Amino acid sequence: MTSLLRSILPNSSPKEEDNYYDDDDDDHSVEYSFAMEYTGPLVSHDIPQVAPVDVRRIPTAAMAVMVSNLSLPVIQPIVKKTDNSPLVYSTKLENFSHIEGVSKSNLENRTLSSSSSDTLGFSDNLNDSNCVSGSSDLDKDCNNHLNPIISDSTKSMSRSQELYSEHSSCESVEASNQGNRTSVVTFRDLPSNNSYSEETDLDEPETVPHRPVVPELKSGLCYRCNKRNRFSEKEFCIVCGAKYCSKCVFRAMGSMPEGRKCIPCIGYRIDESKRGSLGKCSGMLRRLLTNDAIKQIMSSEISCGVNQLPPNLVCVNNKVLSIEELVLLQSCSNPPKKLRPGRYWYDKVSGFWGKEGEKPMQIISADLPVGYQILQDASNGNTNVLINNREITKAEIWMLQAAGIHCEGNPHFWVTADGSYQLEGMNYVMGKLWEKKRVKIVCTALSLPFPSDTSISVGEEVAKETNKVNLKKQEQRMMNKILLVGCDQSGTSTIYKQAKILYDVPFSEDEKQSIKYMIQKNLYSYIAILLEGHEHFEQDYLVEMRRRCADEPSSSGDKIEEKNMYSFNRRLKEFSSWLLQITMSGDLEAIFPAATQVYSPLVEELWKDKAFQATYKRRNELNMLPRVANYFLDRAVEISRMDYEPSEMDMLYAEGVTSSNGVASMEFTFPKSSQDGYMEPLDQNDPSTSYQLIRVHTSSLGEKCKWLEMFEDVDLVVYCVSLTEYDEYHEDINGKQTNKMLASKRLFETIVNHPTLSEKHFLLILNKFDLLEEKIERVPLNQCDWFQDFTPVISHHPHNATSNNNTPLAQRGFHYMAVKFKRLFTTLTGRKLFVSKVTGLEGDSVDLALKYGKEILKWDDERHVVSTNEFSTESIERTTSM
Ligand SMILES: Nc1nc2c(ncn2[C@@H]2O[C@H](COP(=O)(O)OP(=O)(O)OP(=O)(O)O)[C@@H](O)[C@H]2O)c(=O)[nH]1
Ligand SMILES: [Ca+2]
Repeated sequence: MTSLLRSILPNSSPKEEDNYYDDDDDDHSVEYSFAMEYTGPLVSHDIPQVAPVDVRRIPTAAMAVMVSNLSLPVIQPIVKKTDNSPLVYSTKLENFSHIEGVSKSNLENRTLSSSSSDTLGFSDNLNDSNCVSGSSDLDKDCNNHLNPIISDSTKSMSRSQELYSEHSSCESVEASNQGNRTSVVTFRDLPSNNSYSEETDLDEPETVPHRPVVPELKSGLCYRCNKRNRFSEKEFCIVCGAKYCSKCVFRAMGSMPEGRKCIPCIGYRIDESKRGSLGKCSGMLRRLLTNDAIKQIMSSEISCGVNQLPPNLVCVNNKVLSIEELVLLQSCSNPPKKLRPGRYWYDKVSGFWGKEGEKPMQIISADLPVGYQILQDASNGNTNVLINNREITKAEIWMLQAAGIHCEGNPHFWVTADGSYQLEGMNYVMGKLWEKKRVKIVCTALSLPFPSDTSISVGEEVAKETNKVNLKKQEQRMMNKILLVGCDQSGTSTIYKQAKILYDVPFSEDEKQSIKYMIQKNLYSYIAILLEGHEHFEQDYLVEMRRRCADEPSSSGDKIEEKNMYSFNRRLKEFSSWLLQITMSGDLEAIFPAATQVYSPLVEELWKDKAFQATYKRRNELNMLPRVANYFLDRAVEISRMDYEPSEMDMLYAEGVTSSNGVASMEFTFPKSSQDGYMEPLDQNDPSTSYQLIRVHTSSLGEKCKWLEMFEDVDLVVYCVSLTEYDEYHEDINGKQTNKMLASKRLFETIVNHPTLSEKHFLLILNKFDLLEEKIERVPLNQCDWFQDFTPVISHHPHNATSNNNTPLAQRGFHYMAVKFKRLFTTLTGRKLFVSKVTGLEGDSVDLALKYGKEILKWDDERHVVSTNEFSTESIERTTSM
């Protein structure tokens, strides 16, 4: 401690120096002067600095090997002359004797007075494995000398003294022992790994002094050597923000007992804007140190007292927190993640937790006596529906709806921590919110919290959870949200399902079940079309036979009937007419899939029947049969069975996907392919980049897509348009015929103009290209008013060949429509629209489009990195995976 002080003071008076080194000095009043804080003007020149040395942190052999590999200078530990600890010391020496080139005598010669900041910094850096582990002999030894808790006498001291004492280590302890002084200043235990388990960690951190932030240097400069290397990674100090290159980082930061702080910043409060990066060091540091070392440093960084959030910066339900409240909040089994200075609301009954004026962001432990009562407008909801006296947000209404809860009549609900809900004033639990799968889907899609399934117990579990939480944090930071929207029939659900298949995201049991029913129901409708065709074929055949009969008078009419290759037996005849009848009456929906079991044997019989097979062979003549029918009819017998399990392909081809409120959500990552490798160096360090694809039905977005505001945190909007819509019409509510392409254009304008999405990137997917290829040859594009000026040269001047003419018409049609949308987008936003040509039923095509989306997001990231500061906190975080 004192050495640090001395090093800060550029001109320590000789008197002080004398006092310090005079071991036999009993004058305590002089001793205090060392703890005085330097309050003079900021020093502009480099000051030699000494890192405090902690006896407990004296290096072990294992770590020394690492350092010697790096060929760093090594310093020997400080000799502790007290008789109380001979064992400790010899152990240390033994450890040290393993180090190449460091002799015992050499070690013994070094004393505290060696004030080379470099070597001290490095030596301290060796601490790792011993420094924070709370149970080593070294610790016990230290604690024998010291009261681990600040004694009463300490309380009369100035805050800064206290803090200094806290952050000094056994080194200073030793100094006082050597002098046989009565310990007036006593020391607390070093922080443990567990940030939440120890109350003392948070002991009055509001008193931790701020250290002035160093002036920003030109980008790329190392704050120590002043050398510029714009593109090499740097590590920054979480207090002052100074950045250091790999050569200087250890010299500047020493052993990092409180994490990444330059030595003069040790003991100072961290820069709150860097709180998010606590525990996440740069890739550079990870390259320089071993995993264990990094873990130790990062763990101290997260858990040491001075780095804790000051309670007075946190306000819950309009109450500025006391230290006790903050401790309660952070030490509960499920504490708020990423707690930063700010104003929050807390619903003590359910555990919902959010930022003031915003929807809930987390479910934390309930019933904590933290903050005042919640206010009705805490989350700024405008739905007239209350949960535990708080007016909820629209997103939460969707969540309730997904759980099957009706919100008509502005009900007031009472929701408890386990998700049980009841109407206010009624003593009757109506159900549990979290039991429905759909609720989870909606919650993920709308960024609403959902309780984690692991129930957390106390004790060591908390530590595990803290780690998990940190991992989760990491995941959330890396999560890119993609919103997929489009008009009905544009193919959004096909693309959504395709992505599931492409990126190995299994369909849930719920989804499988309802897609299965849908496929089975559709199968009967396809069979009905075949049977209708069959009736015609049978009839035609009869006519034909009769005609032939007329030519050959010898054969009788009865024989003609028998010979009719399209004749069914009685049972099939009955089945056929029954199925046709219910299809005509539109009852198919009501009968299947319930009747599947009963009719499955008939389907089998049908398929074995020659007459039916004859019909089936001619199915191409049946215009009514949708394209996709072939795919399913080939396996009709299998599909009609009760135990049919749809394959992924089946689910893709099935028309539609289940969802609640039109919201479906999935998480995926792009698989690493060897080809990608060379193109994506960034990703190599960054395997955790994951994506969330959210599909939402525009019909559930309300008037003018009002509820898009719920998707404020998406990173990319993918708008889907079917290329075949240009000659299609649908009836609007007033019975007016509207061209579907124009309807798509209008919806596109509404979404692009929506204030929530004003800054978002847009990727336009022009889908169903396979169908366009067929259609455009038959139906000209200018069927749509918007495409009047599409005049492909080829059709008008077939003999005047240009290079253009070799391009297929569909390709040019696509290009033309893409340009139309691009211009529209630029007119609306002044920005660039990205466009992708897709055939939704082809995996590769969807894969390409989504990878394009990924590129857009990556470009955006990189642009930010380059334009702001070359290694901003975020950019460093991005490369971190701790
Ligand atoms: N030929 C072809 N058909 C496609 C393509 N994309 C989608 N389809 C079909 O078009 C129909 C409508 O697609 P959906 O994915 O259901 O479109 P959607 O209306 O956005 O989604 P839902 O609202 O859930 O119905 C389905 O029958 C799909 O199989 C494509 O690229 N080519
Ligand atoms: Ca549809």
